This record gives sequence, structure tokens and C-alpha cells, in this order.
Amino acid sequence: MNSIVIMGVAGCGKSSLGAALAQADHLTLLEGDDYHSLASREKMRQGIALTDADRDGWLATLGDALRAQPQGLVVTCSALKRSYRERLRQAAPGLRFVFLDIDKAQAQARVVARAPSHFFSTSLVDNQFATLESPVGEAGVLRVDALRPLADLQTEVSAWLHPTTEAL
Ligand SMILES: Nc1ncnc2c1ncn2[C@@H]1O[C@H](COP(=O)(O)OP(=O)(O)OP(=O)(O)O)[C@@H](O)[C@H]1O
Ligand SMILES: O=C(O)[C@H](O)[C@@H](O)[C@H](O)[C@H](O)CO
Repeated sequence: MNSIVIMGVAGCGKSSLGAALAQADHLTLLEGDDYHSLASREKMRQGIALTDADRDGWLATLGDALRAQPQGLVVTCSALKRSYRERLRQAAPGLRFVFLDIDKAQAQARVVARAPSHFFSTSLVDNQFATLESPVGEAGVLRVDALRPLADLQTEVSAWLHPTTEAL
């Protein structure tokens, strides 16, 4: 299969769905947050939003990882702007994206709830939504409702990735 990116704002559930999908479909998971520079992680910890320049090297690294694994990966990556997604598509033609769509209040609630154990500052949720350019309408994008139970989301995405003959 081609690689897939699980995308969306902080707290939408990228890590949770990425892990569930990788386990169910026996795929290798690449957790995008692990590839931010220390400086970028520190900025986010301090409530300073990342810029295009901050994300530049990060996207290059994720692109290299995609190129190195043509057999396919599950990547979690916010991929908030269309230009970021285009860079990843250049690295992996046919790349698909699952967009975990969530509203600001719900994302905020999730980020606040996990704040004690996570580097991401709760003050940055507004900026995530201000930065997000919806991928709906772009090729190879599945939008899902981030509020649905994780098991349902995994089933839906697995079915999208591996359509059965009957479903075609
Ligand atoms: N489908 C879901 N239903 C209910 N809660 C969920 C669901 N998916 C994730 N969560 C919870 O929401 C919080 C954020 O989830 P997760 O860390 O997977 O999001 P994320 O998009 O990877 O976040 P970030 O990129 O900001 O680290 C966690 O506490 C997680 O348990
Ligand atoms: O592009 C970005 O601003 C980042 O990737 C963020 O989205 C976070 O790293 C993530 O969601 C942390 O929780």
C-alpha cells in the first residue's frame, strides 16, 4: 500500500488513530511529533507557535522517511497547510491523508486534559485552527469525525485503505 498521513490540529487524535491503525493493519508507525527539533518542541512548550521556517526541516525529515519506505508507512503529522501536504506528496506520490476533523472547543478540552503529560501548550490551540487549511477536496483525502470512538475510526480508515471487491 502507499503511505498514509494522519493529520489535523493538536488534540485531534493523530497519535491515537495512527497507533490503532498501525496495529490493526500491521504497518510501521512514524510519530511525527518525535521528529520536531528540540528548539521547536521548546517553543511549543512555551506557547510560541511554530513558523513555516520551524517546520521546514521537520517536513524534509518526514519526506525523507517516506521516500525511504516505499512499502508504506503510517505517519502522524499535523500537515496544517496545503503547502506542507504538497511537500509530503512530492516525497511519496499517491500519498493519502486522513483528516481528523474536530472543533476548537473539543480540541481545547482534549489538550487541557492531557496537559500535565504533554509538551504542547494549551495556549496554542487557537493558532492551530488559524493555521489549518482544510484538505477537504484535495486528492486522496478522507475526512473523519474526530469525536467518533477510536475503534470506529480505525475500522473506517482500514476499509478506505483496503476496499473489498464488494465495496468497489
Ligand atoms: N477518538 C477519540 N475519542 C476520544 N478521545 C480521544 C480520541 N482520540 C484521541 N482521544 C484523546 O484525545 C487526546 C489527544 O489525542 P492524541 O494525543 O492522539 O492527539 P494528537 O492529535 O496526536 O495530539 P498531538 O498531535 O497534539 O500530540 C488524548 O487524551 C486521547 O486519549
Ligand atoms: O505543526 C505543528 O504546529 C505541530 O506539529 C503541532 O500540531 C504539534 O506538534 C502537535 O499537534 C502537538 O501536540
